[in-house]
Amino acid sequence: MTRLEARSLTVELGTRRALDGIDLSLQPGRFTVIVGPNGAGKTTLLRSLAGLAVPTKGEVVLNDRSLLGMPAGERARAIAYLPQGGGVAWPLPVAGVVALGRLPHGEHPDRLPKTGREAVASALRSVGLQDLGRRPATALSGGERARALLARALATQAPVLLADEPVAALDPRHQLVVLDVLKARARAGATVVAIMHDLTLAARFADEIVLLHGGKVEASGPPETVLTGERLAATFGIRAQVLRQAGGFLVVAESPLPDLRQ
Ligand SMILES: Nc1ncnc2c1ncn2[C@@H]1O[C@H](COP(=O)(O)OP(=O)(O)OP(=O)(O)O)[C@@H](O)[C@H]1O
Repeated sequence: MTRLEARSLTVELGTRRALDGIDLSLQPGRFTVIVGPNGAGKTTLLRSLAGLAVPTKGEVVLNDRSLLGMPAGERARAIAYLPQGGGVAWPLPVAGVVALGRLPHGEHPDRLPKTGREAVASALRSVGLQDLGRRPATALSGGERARALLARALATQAPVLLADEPVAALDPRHQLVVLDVLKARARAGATVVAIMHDLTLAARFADEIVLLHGGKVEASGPPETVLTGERLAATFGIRAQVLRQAGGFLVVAESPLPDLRQ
């Protein structure tokens, strides 16, 4: 069981304070979704949790060990990270791209042992790409490429999975398929964190929502306590209706509120 924590985490990028004293505890078995307006610090937070952004103050701690002090190989086995809108530069077959997720285990993509081959096949199946394994990854649609890159992260079978906008490029069916996969990973004991902009989908799938605004945690907890009309107005600058219904609730963004900075 792997617990990931941000403790008083502050990150400065150039002259900008992207994260400002974040305290967060991400639990195994839970699917946490980070939401917030553009520029709120979501990607910076996820990159910090992956050990890719260096804190100015505070730290990220994995099972009570500081992430930055951990050997890179160990960290790569513990944390799988899907970057936002990632691309594929080389015409590797899709299965070869997914096999790169086995590198942290010392498994070469061309010589995968049985466990590695099974992990790759299972990851491809779980995102619905089992029939495209031989296709060059440069010859995929945007949504297929996004699913291939998610499959690479899944194939690592790390106890922590961090995904930056994993469903942004996907059609509605594949959004549900992928969110089911992420939730199932959490239910199997992983610590799963994703960034999303679709608040209705976030509310439906997340165990916990973390609402970021201006580099700070504005609110966190179960979707129904975090996503209130008042908070959506204060953070996203929208008038929104939050409609409760069986199986979750629907967030309908009705109109932008006047931008007070203009
Ligand atoms: N390399 C950088 N140098 C300076 N400032 C940066 C850099 N990268 C990001 N920022 C700034 O840091 C803040 C947080 O950026 P971040 O990418 O974490 O936001 P985000 O919440 O993920 O946004 P989005 O929803 O648009 O993806 C923003 O104000 C952004 O302009």
